[in-house]
Amino acid sequence: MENFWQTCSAQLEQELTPQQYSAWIKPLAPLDYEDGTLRIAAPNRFKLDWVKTQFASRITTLATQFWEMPVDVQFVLDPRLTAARKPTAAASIAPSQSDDVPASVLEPIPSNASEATPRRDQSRINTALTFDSFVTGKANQLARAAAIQVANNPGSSYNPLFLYGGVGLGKTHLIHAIGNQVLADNPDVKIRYIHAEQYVRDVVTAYQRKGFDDFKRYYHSLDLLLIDDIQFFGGKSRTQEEFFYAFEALIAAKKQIIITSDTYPKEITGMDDRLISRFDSGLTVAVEPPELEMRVAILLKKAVQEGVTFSDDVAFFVAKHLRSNVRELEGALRKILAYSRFHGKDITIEVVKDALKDLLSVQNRQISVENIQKTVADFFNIKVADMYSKKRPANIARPRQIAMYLAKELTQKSLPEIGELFGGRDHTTVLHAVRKIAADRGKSPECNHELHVLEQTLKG
Ligand SMILES: Nc1ncnc2c1ncn2[C@@H]1O[C@H](COP(=O)(O)OP(=O)(O)OP(=O)(O)O)[C@@H](O)[C@H]1O
Repeated sequence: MENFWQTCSAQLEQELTPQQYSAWIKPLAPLDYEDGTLRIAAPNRFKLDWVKTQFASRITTLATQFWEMPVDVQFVLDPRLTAARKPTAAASIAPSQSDDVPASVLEPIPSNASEATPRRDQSRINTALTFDSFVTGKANQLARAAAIQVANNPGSSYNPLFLYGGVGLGKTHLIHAIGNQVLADNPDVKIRYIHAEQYVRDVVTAYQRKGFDDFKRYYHSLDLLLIDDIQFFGGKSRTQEEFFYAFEALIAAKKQIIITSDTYPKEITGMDDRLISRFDSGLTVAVEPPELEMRVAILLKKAVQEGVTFSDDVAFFVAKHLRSNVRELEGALRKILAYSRFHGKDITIEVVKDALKDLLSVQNRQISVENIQKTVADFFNIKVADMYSKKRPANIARPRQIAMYLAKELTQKSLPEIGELFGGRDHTTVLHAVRKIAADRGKSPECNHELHVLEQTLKG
Protein backbone atom coordinates (compact mmCIF):
# COMPACT_ATOMS: atom_id res chain seq x y z
CA MET A 1 0.00 0.00 0.00
CA GLU A 2 2.69 2.50 1.04
CA ASN A 3 4.84 1.40 -1.88
CA PHE A 4 2.00 1.93 -4.26
CA TRP A 5 1.23 5.39 -2.94
CA GLN A 6 4.87 6.42 -3.22
CA THR A 7 5.01 5.25 -6.83
CA CYS A 8 1.65 6.77 -7.67
CA SER A 9 2.33 10.17 -6.15
CA ALA A 10 5.80 10.32 -7.70
CA GLN A 11 4.24 9.62 -11.10
CA LEU A 12 1.51 12.24 -10.62
CA GLU A 13 4.06 14.76 -9.45
CA GLN A 14 5.75 14.38 -12.81
CA GLU A 15 2.54 14.64 -14.77
CA LEU A 16 0.96 17.60 -13.00
CA THR A 17 2.03 21.15 -12.39
CA PRO A 18 3.54 21.78 -8.94
CA GLN A 19 0.39 23.74 -7.96
CA GLN A 20 -1.96 20.97 -9.05
CA TYR A 21 0.15 18.37 -7.29
CA SER A 22 0.31 20.21 -4.00
CA ALA A 23 -3.32 21.33 -4.12
CA TRP A 24 -4.92 18.02 -5.00
CA ILE A 25 -2.61 15.02 -4.60
CA LYS A 26 -0.51 15.93 -1.58
CA PRO A 27 -3.50 16.31 0.76
CA LEU A 28 -4.66 12.75 -0.02
CA ALA A 29 -3.84 9.83 2.25
CA PRO A 30 -3.98 6.16 1.26
CA LEU A 31 -6.10 4.22 3.76
CA ASP A 32 -6.09 0.56 2.82
CA TYR A 33 -6.09 -1.97 0.03
CA GLU A 34 -8.05 -5.17 0.20
CA ASP A 35 -9.39 -7.60 -2.42
CA GLY A 36 -8.89 -5.25 -5.33
CA THR A 37 -10.36 -2.22 -3.53
CA LEU A 38 -8.15 0.71 -2.73
CA ARG A 39 -9.43 3.43 -0.39
CA ILE A 40 -7.98 6.91 -0.44
CA ALA A 41 -8.96 9.65 1.98
CA ALA A 42 -9.50 13.28 1.01
CA PRO A 43 -9.64 16.06 3.62
CA ASN A 44 -12.92 17.63 2.55
CA ARG A 45 -15.88 17.20 0.24
CA PHE A 46 -14.64 19.73 -2.26
CA LYS A 47 -11.25 18.07 -2.73
CA LEU A 48 -12.90 14.69 -2.78
CA ASP A 49 -15.23 15.65 -5.65
CA TRP A 50 -12.51 17.33 -7.58
CA VAL A 51 -10.05 14.45 -7.25
CA LYS A 52 -12.80 12.03 -8.22
CA THR A 53 -13.60 13.83 -11.46
CA GLN A 54 -10.06 14.83 -12.36
CA PHE A 55 -7.71 12.13 -11.16
CA ALA A 56 -9.69 9.00 -10.29
CA SER A 57 -9.20 7.32 -13.59
CA ARG A 58 -5.47 8.09 -13.69
CA ILE A 59 -5.02 6.74 -10.16
CA THR A 60 -7.08 3.69 -11.12
CA THR A 61 -4.82 3.06 -14.10
CA LEU A 62 -1.72 3.35 -11.94
CA ALA A 63 -3.22 1.06 -9.29
CA THR A 64 -4.23 -1.45 -11.92
CA GLN A 65 -0.73 -1.44 -13.34
CA PHE A 66 0.79 -1.74 -9.88
CA TRP A 67 -1.26 -4.69 -8.67
CA GLU A 68 -1.61 -6.14 -12.17
CA MET A 69 -5.33 -6.62 -11.75
CA PRO A 70 -8.39 -4.35 -12.05
CA VAL A 71 -8.54 -2.15 -8.97
CA ASP A 72 -11.59 -0.30 -7.72
CA VAL A 73 -10.41 3.02 -6.29
CA GLN A 74 -12.71 4.59 -3.73
CA PHE A 75 -12.37 8.06 -2.29
CA VAL A 76 -13.63 8.71 1.20
CA LEU A 77 -13.84 11.74 3.42
CA ASP A 78 -11.39 11.94 6.26
CA PRO A 79 -11.99 15.13 8.19
CA ARG A 80 -9.01 14.40 10.45
CA LEU A 81 -6.86 15.47 7.52
CA THR A 82 -8.32 18.94 7.63
CA ALA A 83 -6.62 19.64 10.93
CA ALA A 84 -4.10 22.46 10.61
CA ARG A 85 -5.10 23.14 7.03
CA LYS A 86 -6.32 26.43 5.67
CA PRO A 87 -10.09 26.90 5.63
CA THR A 88 -10.84 26.93 1.92
CA ALA A 89 -9.70 24.89 -1.00
CA ALA A 90 -8.79 28.08 -2.78
CA ALA A 91 -6.43 28.98 0.00
CA SER A 92 -4.52 25.81 -0.52
CA ILE A 93 -4.39 25.92 -4.29
CA ALA A 94 -3.25 29.51 -4.25
CA PRO A 95 0.31 30.14 -3.27
CA SER A 96 0.77 31.72 0.10
CA GLN A 97 -0.66 35.20 -0.13
CA SER A 98 1.96 36.47 2.22
CA ASP A 99 5.62 35.73 1.79
CA ASP A 100 5.57 33.40 4.78
CA VAL A 101 6.33 30.10 3.12
CA PRO A 102 7.31 27.50 5.73
CA ALA A 103 11.03 26.87 5.89
CA SER A 104 10.48 23.14 5.40
CA VAL A 105 9.43 23.56 1.78
CA LEU A 106 12.22 25.84 0.79
CA GLU A 107 14.65 24.80 -1.84
CA PRO A 108 18.08 26.32 -1.48
CA ILE A 109 19.48 28.56 -4.13
CA PRO A 110 22.03 26.52 -6.11
CA SER A 111 25.16 26.35 -4.03
CA ASN A 112 27.38 27.33 -6.93
CA ALA A 113 25.66 30.68 -7.14
CA SER A 114 28.83 32.40 -8.16
CA GLU A 115 30.16 29.75 -10.54
CA ALA A 116 30.48 30.88 -14.10
CA THR A 117 29.67 27.60 -15.83
CA PRO A 118 26.44 25.96 -14.82
CA ARG A 119 25.73 22.31 -15.50
CA ARG A 120 22.56 21.67 -17.44
CA ASP A 121 20.76 20.17 -14.44
CA GLN A 122 21.27 23.38 -12.51
CA SER A 123 19.53 25.27 -15.26
CA ARG A 124 16.43 23.17 -14.47
CA ILE A 125 15.77 22.90 -18.19
CA ASN A 126 13.74 19.87 -19.21
CA THR A 127 15.56 18.43 -22.20
CA ALA A 128 12.41 16.76 -23.54
CA LEU A 129 10.69 20.10 -24.18
CA THR A 130 12.17 21.25 -27.45
CA PHE A 131 11.01 23.10 -30.55
CA ASP A 132 11.06 19.76 -32.38
CA SER A 133 8.53 18.22 -30.04
CA PHE A 134 6.31 21.31 -30.16
CA VAL A 135 3.39 21.13 -32.59
CA THR A 136 2.57 24.42 -34.30
CA GLY A 137 -0.78 25.75 -35.40
CA LYS A 138 -2.59 29.05 -35.68
CA ALA A 139 -2.98 29.19 -31.91
CA ASN A 140 0.72 29.31 -31.13
CA GLN A 141 2.57 30.22 -34.32
CA LEU A 142 3.31 33.77 -33.25
CA ALA A 143 4.53 32.69 -29.85
CA ARG A 144 6.71 30.01 -31.39
CA ALA A 145 8.17 32.41 -33.95
CA ALA A 146 8.99 34.91 -31.19
CA ALA A 147 10.52 32.15 -29.08
CA ILE A 148 12.74 30.99 -31.95
CA GLN A 149 13.81 34.55 -32.63
CA VAL A 150 14.78 35.00 -28.97
CA ALA A 151 16.56 31.63 -28.85
CA ASN A 152 18.63 32.66 -31.87
CA ASN A 153 19.49 36.10 -30.48
CA PRO A 154 19.23 35.97 -26.70
CA GLY A 155 19.42 39.40 -25.14
CA SER A 156 19.33 41.25 -28.41
CA SER A 157 15.87 40.82 -29.87
CA TYR A 158 12.70 40.99 -27.74
CA ASN A 159 13.54 41.57 -24.12
CA PRO A 160 11.67 40.56 -22.11
CA LEU A 161 9.61 38.08 -24.07
CA PHE A 162 6.31 37.75 -22.27
CA LEU A 163 4.12 34.74 -23.19
CA TYR A 164 0.64 34.48 -21.79
CA GLY A 165 -2.35 32.17 -22.12
CA GLY A 166 -4.55 29.69 -20.29
CA VAL A 167 -3.40 26.53 -18.52
CA GLY A 168 -1.81 23.67 -20.39
CA LEU A 169 -1.34 25.51 -23.67
CA GLY A 170 2.40 25.06 -24.04
CA LYS A 171 3.95 28.16 -22.48
CA THR A 172 6.24 26.16 -20.22
CA HIS A 173 7.12 23.91 -23.13
CA LEU A 174 8.11 26.89 -25.26
CA ILE A 175 10.36 28.49 -22.68
CA HIS A 176 12.16 25.21 -22.04
CA ALA A 177 12.56 24.90 -25.81
CA ILE A 178 14.29 28.29 -25.84
CA GLY A 179 16.54 27.17 -22.99
CA ASN A 180 17.43 23.95 -24.75
CA GLN A 181 18.30 25.69 -27.95
CA VAL A 182 20.41 28.36 -26.28
CA LEU A 183 22.29 25.67 -24.36
CA ALA A 184 22.78 23.61 -27.49
CA ASP A 185 24.28 26.64 -29.22
CA ASN A 186 26.45 27.53 -26.25
CA PRO A 187 26.69 25.14 -23.28
CA ASP A 188 28.50 27.76 -21.19
CA VAL A 189 25.56 30.11 -21.05
CA LYS A 190 24.27 30.51 -17.52
CA ILE A 191 20.56 29.74 -17.61
CA ARG A 192 17.94 29.27 -14.95
CA TYR A 193 14.38 28.09 -15.40
CA ILE A 194 12.30 28.80 -12.33
CA HIS A 195 8.63 28.61 -11.49
CA ALA A 196 7.43 31.85 -9.90
CA GLU A 197 6.35 30.01 -6.75
CA GLN A 198 9.90 28.73 -6.32
CA TYR A 199 11.26 32.22 -6.81
CA VAL A 200 8.98 33.39 -4.01
CA ARG A 201 10.41 30.64 -1.81
CA ASP A 202 13.94 31.63 -2.75
CA VAL A 203 13.16 35.16 -1.65
CA VAL A 204 11.88 33.85 1.67
CA THR A 205 14.95 31.65 2.14
CA ALA A 206 17.21 34.58 1.41
CA TYR A 207 15.22 36.63 3.89
CA GLN A 208 15.44 33.99 6.60
CA ARG A 209 19.13 33.40 6.08
CA LYS A 210 19.86 37.06 5.64
CA GLY A 211 21.35 36.01 2.35
CA PHE A 212 20.12 38.66 -0.02
CA ASP A 213 23.62 39.37 -1.29
CA ASP A 214 24.01 35.77 -2.51
CA PHE A 215 20.51 35.83 -3.86
CA LYS A 216 21.13 39.00 -5.83
CA ARG A 217 24.54 37.84 -7.04
CA TYR A 218 23.05 34.61 -8.30
CA TYR A 219 20.08 36.03 -10.15
CA HIS A 220 21.94 39.05 -11.46
CA SER A 221 24.68 36.81 -12.85
CA LEU A 222 22.42 34.83 -15.19
CA ASP A 223 22.60 35.10 -18.96
CA LEU A 224 19.07 33.84 -19.43
CA LEU A 225 16.28 33.81 -16.88
CA LEU A 226 13.12 31.86 -17.66
CA ILE A 227 10.40 32.56 -15.18
CA ASP A 228 7.14 30.63 -15.35
CA ASP A 229 3.65 31.63 -14.17
CA ILE A 230 4.60 35.08 -12.92
CA GLN A 231 1.00 35.74 -11.86
CA PHE A 232 2.03 34.00 -8.62
CA PHE A 233 3.92 37.16 -7.69
CA GLY A 234 0.55 38.91 -7.31
CA GLY A 235 0.25 40.53 -3.88
CA LYS A 236 3.81 39.60 -2.84
CA SER A 237 5.51 42.93 -2.62
CA ARG A 238 8.91 41.80 -1.27
CA THR A 239 9.24 39.27 -4.05
CA GLN A 240 8.24 41.85 -6.63
CA GLU A 241 10.81 44.28 -5.31
CA GLU A 242 13.61 41.71 -5.57
CA PHE A 243 12.48 40.69 -9.01
CA PHE A 244 12.41 44.29 -10.10
CA TYR A 245 16.11 44.67 -9.22
CA ALA A 246 17.00 41.44 -10.98
CA PHE A 247 14.97 42.50 -13.99
CA GLU A 248 16.62 45.91 -14.25
CA ALA A 249 20.11 44.44 -13.81
CA LEU A 250 19.63 41.73 -16.42
CA ILE A 251 17.99 43.93 -19.04
CA ALA A 252 20.66 46.62 -18.60
CA ALA A 253 23.34 43.97 -19.16
CA LYS A 254 21.47 42.72 -22.27
CA LYS A 255 20.73 39.39 -20.63
CA GLN A 256 17.56 37.70 -21.78
CA ILE A 257 14.42 37.38 -19.65
CA ILE A 258 11.46 35.27 -20.67
CA ILE A 259 8.29 35.33 -18.65
CA THR A 260 5.04 33.37 -18.78
CA SER A 261 1.74 34.20 -17.18
CA ASP A 262 -1.86 33.09 -17.35
CA THR A 263 -2.89 36.57 -18.41
CA TYR A 264 -1.42 39.67 -20.05
CA PRO A 265 0.63 42.05 -17.89
CA LYS A 266 -2.06 44.65 -17.11
CA GLU A 267 -4.49 41.96 -16.00
CA ILE A 268 -2.21 40.39 -13.39
CA THR A 269 -3.76 41.18 -10.06
CA GLY A 270 -1.67 42.58 -7.24
CA MET A 271 1.33 43.39 -9.45
CA ASP A 272 3.30 46.62 -9.04
CA ASP A 273 2.67 49.05 -11.90
CA ARG A 274 6.37 49.56 -12.58
CA LEU A 275 6.78 45.81 -13.08
CA ILE A 276 3.73 45.67 -15.33
CA SER A 277 5.17 48.38 -17.53
CA ARG A 278 8.54 46.53 -17.60
CA PHE A 279 6.82 43.31 -18.62
CA ASP A 280 5.22 45.11 -21.53
CA SER A 281 8.42 46.75 -22.67
CA GLY A 282 9.64 43.90 -24.88
CA LEU A 283 7.27 41.67 -26.80
CA THR A 284 4.03 40.29 -25.36
CA VAL A 285 2.48 37.36 -27.21
CA ALA A 286 -0.55 35.20 -26.50
CA VAL A 287 -0.75 31.43 -26.75
CA GLU A 288 -4.32 30.51 -27.66
CA PRO A 289 -6.18 27.22 -27.14
CA PRO A 290 -5.42 24.83 -30.00
CA GLU A 291 -7.86 24.59 -32.89
CA LEU A 292 -9.24 21.22 -33.98
CA GLU A 293 -6.58 20.40 -36.60
CA MET A 294 -3.84 21.25 -34.17
CA ARG A 295 -5.36 19.06 -31.49
CA VAL A 296 -5.42 16.20 -33.98
CA ALA A 297 -1.79 16.84 -34.94
CA ILE A 298 -0.76 16.90 -31.28
CA LEU A 299 -2.50 13.61 -30.58
CA LEU A 300 -0.95 11.96 -33.61
CA LYS A 301 2.52 13.19 -32.71
CA LYS A 302 2.26 12.20 -29.05
CA ALA A 303 0.92 8.77 -30.02
CA VAL A 304 3.96 8.21 -32.23
CA GLN A 305 6.20 9.27 -29.35
CA GLU A 306 4.49 6.59 -27.26
CA GLY A 307 5.16 4.04 -29.96
CA VAL A 308 1.54 3.55 -31.07
CA THR A 309 -0.39 4.65 -34.12
CA PHE A 310 -3.75 6.32 -33.93
CA SER A 311 -6.07 6.25 -36.91
CA ASP A 312 -7.19 9.69 -38.07
CA ASP A 313 -10.76 8.77 -37.07
CA VAL A 314 -9.73 8.11 -33.50
CA ALA A 315 -7.61 11.26 -33.31
CA PHE A 316 -10.49 13.39 -34.68
CA PHE A 317 -12.94 11.79 -32.28
CA VAL A 318 -10.78 12.60 -29.26
CA ALA A 319 -9.89 16.08 -30.52
CA LYS A 320 -13.52 16.96 -31.16
CA HIS A 321 -14.56 16.01 -27.66
CA LEU A 322 -11.65 17.43 -25.68
CA ARG A 323 -11.23 21.05 -26.50
CA SER A 324 -9.68 22.85 -23.62
CA ASN A 325 -5.92 22.36 -23.65
CA VAL A 326 -2.97 20.19 -24.55
CA ARG A 327 -2.41 18.82 -21.05
CA GLU A 328 -5.92 17.42 -21.16
CA LEU A 329 -5.17 15.77 -24.51
CA GLU A 330 -2.03 14.20 -23.08
CA GLY A 331 -4.00 12.86 -20.12
CA ALA A 332 -6.59 11.38 -22.47
CA LEU A 333 -3.91 9.73 -24.55
CA ARG A 334 -2.36 8.12 -21.48
CA LYS A 335 -5.75 6.80 -20.41
CA ILE A 336 -6.44 5.34 -23.84
CA LEU A 337 -3.04 3.64 -23.95
CA ALA A 338 -3.38 2.22 -20.44
CA TYR A 339 -6.87 0.95 -21.19
CA SER A 340 -5.99 -0.66 -24.50
CA ARG A 341 -2.86 -2.29 -23.05
CA PHE A 342 -4.67 -3.60 -20.03
CA HIS A 343 -7.55 -5.06 -22.01
CA GLY A 344 -5.34 -6.13 -24.91
CA LYS A 345 -7.57 -4.28 -27.37
CA ASP A 346 -6.71 -2.23 -30.45
CA ILE A 347 -7.41 1.47 -30.23
CA THR A 348 -10.79 2.04 -31.87
CA ILE A 349 -13.44 4.70 -31.28
CA GLU A 350 -15.35 2.21 -29.11
CA VAL A 351 -12.27 1.58 -26.96
CA VAL A 352 -11.69 5.33 -26.70
CA LYS A 353 -15.28 5.88 -25.57
CA ASP A 354 -14.82 3.31 -22.80
CA ALA A 355 -11.39 4.54 -21.78
CA LEU A 356 -12.53 8.16 -21.57
CA LYS A 357 -15.99 7.49 -20.16
CA ASP A 358 -15.56 9.79 -17.16
CA LEU A 359 -13.88 12.53 -19.11
CA LEU A 360 -16.43 12.56 -21.92
CA SER A 361 -19.42 12.58 -19.60
CA VAL A 362 -17.95 15.52 -17.70
CA GLN A 363 -17.30 17.35 -20.96
CA ASN A 364 -20.82 16.80 -22.19
CA ARG A 365 -22.40 17.80 -18.93
CA GLN A 366 -24.35 21.02 -19.19
CA ILE A 367 -23.67 23.46 -16.41
CA SER A 368 -26.95 24.12 -14.62
CA VAL A 369 -27.79 26.73 -12.02
CA GLU A 370 -28.59 23.87 -9.60
CA ASN A 371 -25.15 22.44 -10.19
CA ILE A 372 -23.56 25.83 -9.53
CA GLN A 373 -25.54 26.24 -6.31
CA LYS A 374 -24.47 22.82 -5.08
CA THR A 375 -20.81 23.28 -5.99
CA VAL A 376 -20.61 26.72 -4.39
CA ALA A 377 -22.46 25.54 -1.27
CA ASP A 378 -20.04 22.60 -0.90
CA PHE A 379 -17.09 24.85 -1.46
CA PHE A 380 -18.11 27.27 1.29
CA ASN A 381 -19.50 24.59 3.53
CA ILE A 382 -23.04 25.93 3.67
CA LYS A 383 -26.36 24.26 2.88
CA VAL A 384 -27.73 24.30 -0.66
CA ALA A 385 -30.98 25.58 0.84
CA ASP A 386 -29.13 28.74 1.90
CA MET A 387 -28.91 29.60 -1.78
CA TYR A 388 -32.67 30.24 -1.92
CA SER A 389 -33.25 31.35 1.66
CA LYS A 390 -33.81 34.93 2.70
CA LYS A 391 -31.04 34.75 5.30
CA ARG A 392 -28.49 37.51 5.01
CA PRO A 393 -25.45 36.84 7.23
CA ALA A 394 -22.23 37.47 5.33
CA ASN A 395 -21.07 33.85 5.41
CA ILE A 396 -24.16 32.98 3.37
CA ALA A 397 -24.76 36.16 1.40
CA ARG A 398 -21.36 36.17 -0.22
CA PRO A 399 -21.39 32.55 -1.45
CA ARG A 400 -24.87 33.25 -2.78
CA GLN A 401 -23.59 36.28 -4.70
CA ILE A 402 -20.74 34.18 -6.06
CA ALA A 403 -23.21 31.54 -7.22
CA MET A 404 -25.30 34.22 -8.95
CA TYR A 405 -22.20 35.59 -10.64
CA LEU A 406 -21.23 32.12 -11.88
CA ALA A 407 -24.79 31.45 -13.03
CA LYS A 408 -24.66 34.58 -15.18
CA GLU A 409 -21.20 33.74 -16.45
CA LEU A 410 -21.60 30.04 -17.17
CA THR A 411 -25.23 29.59 -18.20
CA GLN A 412 -27.51 31.20 -20.77
CA LYS A 413 -30.06 32.20 -18.13
CA SER A 414 -31.28 35.80 -17.95
CA LEU A 415 -31.05 37.90 -14.77
CA PRO A 416 -34.78 37.42 -13.92
CA GLU A 417 -34.49 33.66 -14.50
CA ILE A 418 -31.47 33.48 -12.20
CA GLY A 419 -33.30 35.56 -9.58
CA GLU A 420 -36.20 33.12 -9.75
CA LEU A 421 -33.87 30.14 -9.17
CA PHE A 422 -32.37 31.86 -6.15
CA GLY A 423 -35.58 31.91 -4.14
CA GLY A 424 -37.54 34.39 -6.25
CA ARG A 425 -35.15 37.32 -5.96
CA ASP A 426 -35.44 40.44 -8.07
CA HIS A 427 -33.23 40.76 -11.17
CA THR A 428 -31.63 43.91 -9.71
CA THR A 429 -30.37 41.82 -6.78
CA VAL A 430 -28.71 39.46 -9.24
CA LEU A 431 -27.25 42.34 -11.21
CA HIS A 432 -25.83 43.86 -8.04
CA ALA A 433 -24.26 40.48 -7.09
CA VAL A 434 -22.75 40.02 -10.56
CA ARG A 435 -21.22 43.51 -10.55
CA LYS A 436 -19.94 43.22 -7.02
CA ILE A 437 -18.21 39.88 -7.53
CA ALA A 438 -16.76 41.00 -10.88
CA ALA A 439 -15.31 44.07 -9.15
CA ASP A 440 -13.93 42.00 -6.26
CA ARG A 441 -12.39 39.60 -8.70
CA GLY A 442 -10.52 42.44 -10.36
CA LYS A 443 -9.18 43.68 -7.04
CA SER A 444 -8.46 40.57 -5.01
CA PRO A 445 -6.17 37.72 -6.14
CA GLU A 446 -7.77 35.49 -3.50
CA CYS A 447 -11.24 36.07 -4.86
CA ASN A 448 -9.95 35.51 -8.38
CA HIS A 449 -8.44 32.18 -7.35
CA GLU A 450 -11.62 31.07 -5.59
CA LEU A 451 -13.64 31.80 -8.69
CA HIS A 452 -11.09 30.15 -10.89
CA VAL A 453 -11.20 26.95 -8.84
CA LEU A 454 -15.00 26.96 -8.89
CA GLU A 455 -15.08 27.53 -12.64
CA GLN A 456 -12.62 24.70 -13.24
CA THR A 457 -14.71 22.38 -11.09
CA LEU A 458 -17.91 23.29 -12.89
CA LYS A 459 -16.42 23.07 -16.35
CA GLY A 460 -14.67 19.82 -15.49
N1 LIG B 1 2.02 22.74 -29.17
C1 LIG B 1 2.39 21.70 -28.41
N2 LIG B 1 3.00 20.63 -28.94
C2 LIG B 1 3.33 19.58 -28.19
N3 LIG B 1 3.11 19.49 -26.87
C3 LIG B 1 2.51 20.52 -26.28
C4 LIG B 1 2.12 21.69 -27.02
N4 LIG B 1 1.53 22.55 -26.18
C5 LIG B 1 1.56 21.97 -24.97
N5 LIG B 1 2.15 20.76 -25.03
C6 LIG B 1 2.34 19.82 -23.91
O1 LIG B 1 1.21 19.95 -23.06
C7 LIG B 1 1.60 19.91 -21.70
C8 LIG B 1 1.18 21.20 -21.03
O2 LIG B 1 1.93 22.27 -21.58
P1 LIG B 1 2.69 23.36 -20.68
O3 LIG B 1 3.04 22.79 -19.35
O4 LIG B 1 3.76 23.94 -21.49
O5 LIG B 1 1.47 24.38 -20.49
P2 LIG B 1 1.45 25.81 -19.84
O6 LIG B 1 0.85 26.71 -20.85
O7 LIG B 1 2.78 26.18 -19.30
O8 LIG B 1 0.41 25.60 -18.67
P3 LIG B 1 0.45 26.09 -17.12
O9 LIG B 1 0.03 27.50 -17.16
O10 LIG B 1 -0.58 25.18 -16.51
O11 LIG B 1 1.82 25.87 -16.60
C9 LIG B 1 3.09 19.70 -21.68
O12 LIG B 1 3.36 18.32 -21.53
C10 LIG B 1 3.54 20.16 -23.07
O13 LIG B 1 4.69 19.47 -23.50
